[in-house]
Amino acid sequence: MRPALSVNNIVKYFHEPETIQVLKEISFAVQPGEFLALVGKSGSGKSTLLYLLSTMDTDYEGTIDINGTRLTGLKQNELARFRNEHIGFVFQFHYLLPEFSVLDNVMLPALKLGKLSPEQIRTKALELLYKLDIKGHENKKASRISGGQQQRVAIARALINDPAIIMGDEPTGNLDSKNTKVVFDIFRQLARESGQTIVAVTHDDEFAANCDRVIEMVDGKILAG
Ligand SMILES: Nc1ncnc2c1ncn2[C@@H]1O[C@H](COP(=O)(O)OP(=O)(O)OP(=O)(O)O)[C@@H](O)[C@H]1O
Repeated sequence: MRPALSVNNIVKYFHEPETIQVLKEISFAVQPGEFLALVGKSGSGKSTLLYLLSTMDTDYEGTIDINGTRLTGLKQNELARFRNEHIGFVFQFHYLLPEFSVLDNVMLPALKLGKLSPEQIRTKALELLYKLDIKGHENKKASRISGGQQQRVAIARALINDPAIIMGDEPTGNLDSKNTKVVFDIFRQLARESGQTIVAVTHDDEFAANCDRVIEMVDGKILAG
């Protein structure tokens, strides 16, 4: 089976305030439908790696492929389009547009992609919101719902373009244990039932222990996984 994500010999330096090698020959592959946790102490390089995987930072050595597309070397506009079409992002802070409605927040990435009509996008966004148990809140401003609901709206937004891969940077870092379980279960179901691949940086041991696989980073290297 073609990997959902393939990372080969990734090396990354930061040069300010001094030169440090943050990622040291990182290689691994993630299969479609796999739910992977990326763990490690603060400063071990998890966020830096996720930033590269999500195509936001292109200053590295090595190669990154998602679903058979070599992302390394693509131009910024090609990367932006690839991101919007194939990668869903869920962060610790939801980054919803607070003055926009819940529904508009979810619809925006699909309107930008322009593959479906606004009416089709609206229907799809509502279906996702209902599935994520946000029924009845779709016309409220995003700032006027609870933190757990906001995170579920952010997940709906991440899913609107049916991404093959979902990347989370501490997606439950700002949630209580009840909402953490809700979000974990959503990811679990997406991986199992829709074959979507999940890569999540987490500091939550229980979250990681329940994933399919854990990759541990130590000082810019992969220790296990
Ligand atoms: N923009 C930057 N410029 C210079 N150094 C950076 C930059 N971003 C991160 N670093 C350094 O790279 C190393 C790895 O940082 P990174 O944020 O990837 O770690 P992390 O494992 O995600 O940590 P945390 O769990 O605290 O989020 C650290 O030593 C950090 O200080």
